[in-house]
Amino acid sequence: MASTAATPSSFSLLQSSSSASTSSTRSPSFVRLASTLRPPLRRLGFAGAAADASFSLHVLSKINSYKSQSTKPIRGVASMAKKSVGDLTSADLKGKKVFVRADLNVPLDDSQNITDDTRIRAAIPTIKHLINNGAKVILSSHLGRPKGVTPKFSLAPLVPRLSELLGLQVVKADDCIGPDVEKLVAELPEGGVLLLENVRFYKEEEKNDPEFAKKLASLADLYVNDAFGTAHRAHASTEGVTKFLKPSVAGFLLQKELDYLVGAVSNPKRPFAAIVGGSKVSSKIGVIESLLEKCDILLLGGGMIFTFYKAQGMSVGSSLVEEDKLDLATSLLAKAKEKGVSLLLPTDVVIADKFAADADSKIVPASGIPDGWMGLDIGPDSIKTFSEALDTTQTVIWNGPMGVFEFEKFAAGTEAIAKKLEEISKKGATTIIGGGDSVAAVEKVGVAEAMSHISTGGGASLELLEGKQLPGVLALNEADPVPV
Ligand SMILES: Nc1ncnc2c1ncn2[C@@H]1O[C@H](COP(=O)(O)OP(=O)(O)O)[C@@H](O)[C@H]1O
Ligand SMILES: O=C(OP(=O)(O)O)[C@H](O)COP(=O)(O)O
Repeated sequence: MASTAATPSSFSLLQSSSSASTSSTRSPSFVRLASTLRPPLRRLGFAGAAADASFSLHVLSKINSYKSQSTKPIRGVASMAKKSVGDLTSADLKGKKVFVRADLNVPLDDSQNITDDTRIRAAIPTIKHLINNGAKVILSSHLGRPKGVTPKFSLAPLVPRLSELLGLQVVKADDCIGPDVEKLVAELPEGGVLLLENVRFYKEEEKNDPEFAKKLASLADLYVNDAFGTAHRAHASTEGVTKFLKPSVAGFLLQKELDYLVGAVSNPKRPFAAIVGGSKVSSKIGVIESLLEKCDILLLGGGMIFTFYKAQGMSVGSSLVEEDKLDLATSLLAKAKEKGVSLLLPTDVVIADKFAADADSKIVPASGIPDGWMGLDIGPDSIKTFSEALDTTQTVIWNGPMGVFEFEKFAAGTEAIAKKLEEISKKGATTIIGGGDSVAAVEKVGVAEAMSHISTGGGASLELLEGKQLPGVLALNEADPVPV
């Protein structure tokens, strides 16, 4: 689980452009996690293709325990430093009501059992710090994307696990504002924890309604944001409340995510390699452009490579191609050259005669994909080249699988990269997994423990890697100046 081993009193933040995203209309996270196993079918629209259900269950159980690793903060890249919960001592906290926004948006199965408690475990260090210092903790989170009050999105199923991890009985409120909640807050002892009901049961949450934010804030004396996975949302409980609660500080998880995803990437030990894969180049343009400014080596894999091949005049059969991104691919290749970044595209690929787990497959040079065949993984020569390139690196960030790793026949490239990262991590390289399907991939291979950092936020980590600012972080108070 996430460790509090080293939790500096304040942390550094280096971000460039400002672009706060708001809530989208994607399906709830727990639905999405299950559907993570079939995205190619969904995203590519291969009608009639069916993922193997037993395999899906297998991967789901593997996803169950992806972990944040112990904290190894990277410091010294300050353009803005936020106040941390670690700055608050018992003098600040004893008897105080603290509103803690966590991201407890965990996947639940049909029987409301938690299938991955990572986000709950990751929230524990901050809560423990507060209770150990005599605070009264008012814990808030969203779960999924409910439209109004929806029992299946209640936070009630989380109470037993939270209580177990904290070693105390967490009290659960049936609402997140109002007189009944105020009564429970008044009864809360020092060191007690009250879990508010799903804050998204109110539409005002995602609208960042100031009156709603004020009602939430009125419950407490000060505010801690530890919800990294939701820090890219400017919502009432992540941003609005900070206008009414002072100080508003960062929790340990938020701090650790920023230390890695901003600190390590902005000020990397070199050589610094980025591995970007996944289905489409369009979803990773911002990440690739941003990483090209920073990295020494860029390895590209996944479905996006065929757009690059086609842009270079190669035939790609029926592989995934984004016709409207051919010029962009060409300009990214030119940009890499201009920046002196060593951009490696796979030289061979595993092709399939259909998009299915039981497709016929063969290995061909990247320039030799026949009509009617599609590339679904990188080939053995590419694995060798990529592995050799990674051998020398000191920092690696990975976002997106190398192939359709959900199908065993096309998982070799992704698995080989995961194992290589395990190997170099053990030798001292910093290895960062930037959320999303890459997390499921390192879990599937069983190498999660070896990684330096595995992000708990998919969308939030992508936005950070793109160089965007996160509203939930921006809103926090700045750290006290360091005495000289
Ligand atoms: N060659 C390929 N053709 C089609 N889909 C691919 C290919 N390689 C990888 N994918 C798919 O890309 C998906 C992940 O894409 P994406 O969401 O961009 O990554 P992440 O979630 O890591 O950010 C996976 O489900 C994987 O099956
Ligand atoms: O699961 C989450 O995001 P993620 O799926 O991008 O990691 C967060 O809890 C944010 O949820 P949201 O995307 O419904 O705002």
